[in-house]
Amino acid sequence: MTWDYKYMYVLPLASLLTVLIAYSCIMMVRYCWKRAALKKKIKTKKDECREALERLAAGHQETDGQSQKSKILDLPMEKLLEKLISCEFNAVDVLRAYQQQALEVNTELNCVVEPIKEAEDLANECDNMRNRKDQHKRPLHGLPVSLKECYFLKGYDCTAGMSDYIGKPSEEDAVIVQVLRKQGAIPFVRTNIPQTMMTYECSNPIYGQTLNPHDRTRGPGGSSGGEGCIIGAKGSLLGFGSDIGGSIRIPCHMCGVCGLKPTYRRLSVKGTHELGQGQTLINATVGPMAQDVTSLVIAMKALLCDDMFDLDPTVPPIPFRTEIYEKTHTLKIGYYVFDGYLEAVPACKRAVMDAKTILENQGHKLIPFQVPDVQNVFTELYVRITFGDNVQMLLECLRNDIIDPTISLAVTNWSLPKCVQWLMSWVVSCVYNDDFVGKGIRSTCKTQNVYDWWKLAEKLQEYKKKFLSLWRSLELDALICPGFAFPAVPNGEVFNVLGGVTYTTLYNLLDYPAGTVPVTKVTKEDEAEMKDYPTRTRYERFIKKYFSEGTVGLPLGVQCVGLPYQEELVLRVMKMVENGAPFTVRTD
Ligand SMILES: CCCCCCCCCCCCCCCCCC(=O)NCCO
Repeated sequence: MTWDYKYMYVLPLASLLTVLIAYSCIMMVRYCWKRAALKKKIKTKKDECREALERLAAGHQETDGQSQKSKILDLPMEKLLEKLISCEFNAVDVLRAYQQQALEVNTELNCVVEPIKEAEDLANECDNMRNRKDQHKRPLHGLPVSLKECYFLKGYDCTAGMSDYIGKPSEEDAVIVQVLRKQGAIPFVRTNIPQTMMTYECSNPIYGQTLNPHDRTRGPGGSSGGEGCIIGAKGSLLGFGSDIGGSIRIPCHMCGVCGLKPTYRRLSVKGTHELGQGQTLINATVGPMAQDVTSLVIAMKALLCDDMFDLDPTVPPIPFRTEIYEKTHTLKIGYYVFDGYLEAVPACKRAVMDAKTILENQGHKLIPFQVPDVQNVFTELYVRITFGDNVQMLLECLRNDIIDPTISLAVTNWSLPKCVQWLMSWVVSCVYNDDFVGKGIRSTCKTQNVYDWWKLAEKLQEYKKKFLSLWRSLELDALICPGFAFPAVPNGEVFNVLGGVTYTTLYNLLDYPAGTVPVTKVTKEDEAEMKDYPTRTRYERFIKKYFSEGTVGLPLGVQCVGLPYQEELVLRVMKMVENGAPFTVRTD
């Protein structure tokens, strides 16, 4: 009798357990199988790109022996273009010189994801045009340009570092690419990005990690990190990045190159990979990156043409206004070295003060400027808007992906139930002794309805109004400020110092054009001053740790900012800063 009872309970329990175990095993096998398939997909993509690079390198060994290589590589872009247009140089020779140089720097720095195979044909076409002298009409005739991987290129995958996009080649070139080609440029390599492009550590599971050309233990910044790196290492003269939080300006600052984030739509954004294009309050822009300001001006002049306005009628038909760029009247320029949230390191503050002196020496009037309410604006507006879908879209794209270690903490956090995230955010606020990340997490997990979203849009408008009336009350023409809060960050450590982005995100939120120009490099004296850097919060402690030693010689830029659609004025200020601070790119 007793035995029967036991039997009655044990048997169903054992069956349930067996079913559970079998189910878990099936799930486990399914997971492992999916994971293996994913790894294979990534490996196949990686191998394809590596083989394309190897083929290019092999081709160069066969056709080596071009004597002009160093002559070509030593020329600044403006001079090289003169020689291309006057037929003193062949486009094919110039292309080969830059392909070789890009391959060479890529071996050490991993900035190129793949070569663009059509480049050779385009270069030949350029050279065949000679008799017709058509090249005079094409301001970028024969110039090799590099492109961040997020630009659509017909026949090429555009992944933004996410495996979900492997094997889905673009059907059409981005408008920028089409215009570049019409103007004679030759897109020749595609460059690396961080997974999702929403961080400034340039690493992803497909193409790996890009290193800083000035110090391989540090990163190039991001998300246009491959561009910053290849231009900083002199493997490209002109490249194109994108920026919704600093992705053009951060790598420029960290790699010692120049870059311009224009006002949204001054250049066409049609045909670039962006997560969450339905979010239209703060928009990603595209812009040029180069070794000097003159190259940025040449690029902007070439792009702001009828072809661009025809291909994308949402771009206001405003050609480059040379008269604004070339004006010589005295300017009133605001400056700040601290945005009110996170102290910039002494080297970055000095870079601004150096730029201030340079501009004053040219007769301009510099006055102090105080940014209103930056921390609140970042957490309550920037994060709440750019991650306003509760990070759903980003997580969807990453659902079946291998997550890069550089973003895994954030992705893990965002994958937790909202209530757990909310609780975590308070713990984080205490641990950080700083509400930045805590508030940031709360902003990303707050569900918003249409009413909330309209309120948010209203708050953004109010802040824009407040900022503009401050600008107007001071009668400013432009503003200069730190390129970033610190120089290049040790590899793998960006999340520990994420707070630096308030220096760049502000101008995406305001939609003001902002460019970064290299001014100086970290000195021993700057580093010694780090002893007084505060250590109140977790970010500050990490900043003190990463930038108190091993930073001497790292490049430092400043941002030059103007009112919307004043790109020409921003470039003028950048050029004046550059003139007073000739910065030579160091690649050793
Ligand atoms: C442990 C979880 C922490 C979550 C905190 C939430 C804070 C959000 C941080 C937002 C950081 C924004 C970085 C922006 C980097 C540049 C992005 C960019 O410009 N991309 C270009 C796209 O075209």
